[in-house]
Amino acid sequence: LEQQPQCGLWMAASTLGDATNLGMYAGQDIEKGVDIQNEIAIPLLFRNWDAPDYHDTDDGQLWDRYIWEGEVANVETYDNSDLQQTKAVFVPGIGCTINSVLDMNNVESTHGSTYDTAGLHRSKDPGSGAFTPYYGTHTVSTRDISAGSEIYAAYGDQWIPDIPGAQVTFHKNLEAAEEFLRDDYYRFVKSQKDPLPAHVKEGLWNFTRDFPVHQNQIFTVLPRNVPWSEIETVLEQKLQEEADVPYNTEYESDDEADTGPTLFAPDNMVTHHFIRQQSKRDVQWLQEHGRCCDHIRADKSTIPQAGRGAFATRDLPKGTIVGYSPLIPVALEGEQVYNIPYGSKDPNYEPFMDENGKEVVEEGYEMKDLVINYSFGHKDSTMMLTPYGSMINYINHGAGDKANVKVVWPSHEMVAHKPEWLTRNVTTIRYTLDKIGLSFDYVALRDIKEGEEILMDYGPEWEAAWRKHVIDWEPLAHSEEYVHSSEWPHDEPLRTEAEQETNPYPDNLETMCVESYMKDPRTMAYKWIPVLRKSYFRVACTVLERHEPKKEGKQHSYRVEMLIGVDEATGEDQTIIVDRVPHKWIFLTDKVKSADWHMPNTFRHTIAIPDEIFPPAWKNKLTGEGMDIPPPKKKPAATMKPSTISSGAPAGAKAAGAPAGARASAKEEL
Ligand SMILES: C[S@@+](CC[C@H](N)C(=O)[O-])C[C@H]1O[C@@H](n2cnc3c(N)ncnc32)[C@H](O)[C@@H]1O
Repeated sequence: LEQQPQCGLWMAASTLGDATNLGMYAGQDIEKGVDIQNEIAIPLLFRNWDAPDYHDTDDGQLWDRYIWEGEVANVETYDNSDLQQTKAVFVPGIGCTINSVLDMNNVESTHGSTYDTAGLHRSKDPGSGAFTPYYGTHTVSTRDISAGSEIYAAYGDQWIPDIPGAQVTFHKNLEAAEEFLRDDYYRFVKSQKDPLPAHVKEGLWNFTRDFPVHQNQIFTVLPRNVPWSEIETVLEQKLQEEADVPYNTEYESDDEADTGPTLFAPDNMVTHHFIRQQSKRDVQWLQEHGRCCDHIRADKSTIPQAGRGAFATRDLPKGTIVGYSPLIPVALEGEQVYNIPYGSKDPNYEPFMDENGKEVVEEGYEMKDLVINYSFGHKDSTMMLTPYGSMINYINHGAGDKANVKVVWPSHEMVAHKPEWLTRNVTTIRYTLDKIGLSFDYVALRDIKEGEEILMDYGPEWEAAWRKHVIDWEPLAHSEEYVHSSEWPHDEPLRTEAEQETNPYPDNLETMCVESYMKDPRTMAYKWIPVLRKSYFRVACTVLERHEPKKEGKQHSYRVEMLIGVDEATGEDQTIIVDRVPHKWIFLTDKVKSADWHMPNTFRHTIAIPDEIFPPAWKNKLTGEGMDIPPPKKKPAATMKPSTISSGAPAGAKAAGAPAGARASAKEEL
């Protein structure tokens, strides 16, 4: 399997800490301001944080480390009033791999996206809603990055969960490590009456640094593979420089005490010095140990209805590892976890009252989450694996000879691939919550020319399901009227309620106004006040009257009725009238759950893990292992092939499917 020497972006073991974590590297010099990657953002509805009993399963816990919450990538919010209520968003590109070292970051992500359906419309296209429309989440270099350097982002301390052993380098960890070096270790060494012999200092340092405190990330950012003597030299040099220019060690405000900075000047930190020094790999080392991440780029697919696709950035000889992806598992309960209840089945659902005060209950239905279309599965197993990596999520389906790549398990152990997982059963994998242990290589099946679309065979079930979908598909009623809010001309004067009687907006749009008003004590009327805060609430509102701009070239303002709440006693809407609301604070917004990917008639299907590489130990649908349902009835012995039974174990042993016992033993094994 060949790698290409000119690769500009690599994924390989991180230089931070104990190399149990992946990182991204520049393969060539990258100048400041270069757009390194352009990713999709996939909304994940199953993470409904506000409804704890949405699913009574925590299968798929590893997801928590790879998704964003809050206002990310312009994905529609769950509740239009609060922009922070965006559902979880999965941006499956290199951002999942890049480590965070605050103050030392060399890239940043735009966190935005462009709504782009690749030319498809729900009134005519069966592919509508089957791929994500949120495209164009960019990662851009913020400094010159030299070839071989590890790429770092600055996630911000508040974003990142504590991951055991992970090298997510919080500012507070760097500070704590710095303090430990200077105030504890160095002071201790220096305070000995008889100076410690060099070998004792070294031995003591090695022991201290490697002390097995895996939960403690402070120790993982201490300098590695350098003798104490070198650390001591750098430290004394820094102390000397600081003595020359006294540095303020007082926190300047309470705020800073919370967020951390300023205890040490970043450029003067010993921890920074060594991280910077050690954040480089030989390009040759990357070629041997890494996976190239820029063999493919995204563009509009050559396949009708498919959306975007992956294209070769250079000639890729047969056998090249065209792409690589770690895989996020949901081993047992994928079918429940990825099932989204809509309408009256949604636990957040509240029925409307009609004019007569009667409850109007919407019909309830369930749909599979969009991320299913980006995930791998197998007909004989509950195992679902969602890949992340550079551009591999763009690879479309081509049956048989049309496919020019296939997925294989990496041939040897890697940071995110433990071949041993292929022999574990699904119950064991479900309780392996520490780290990702499975990955795919995407290998070229023949020579691929620069510019060719990369395709893999999604399997016969996918192909059959897609054909059936296209034949059966019918557009939803009134779908020709649908206009996504991003396509609406926002500068156009807003229509008043009266005008909408004859000239209504498309059904999927509603007007929302920023809630920024006060009551005038003299007139008791509500009046608009300028929005000064960065974050704000929006409420549903109706435009009653339009005022012409005071000066030419300025925008209109409006008299609106805002829905500010519901009277608990009477259940009636509470509305107020606010005048002179500027145009820019009124939005035509997509109604919640109105985007294409919510439509009940969209296509959903996982990509098949090819039979020839599918581990027999995972075929739990044949045995019932880990499932609360009885296994299918056995076929007559004569037609049953032993190889279809999980891992060659006696069928009866696993067919019991007693989850409690099985889970306990799986945990013990860990
Ligand atoms: C892993 S995604 C591939 C990337 C996707 N095209 C995008 O724009 O984000 C899989 C989805 O792409 C679409 N797709 C892939 N191959 C296709 C094909 N041969 N024909 C039609 N749609 C296809 C389907 O919507 C499928 O569920």
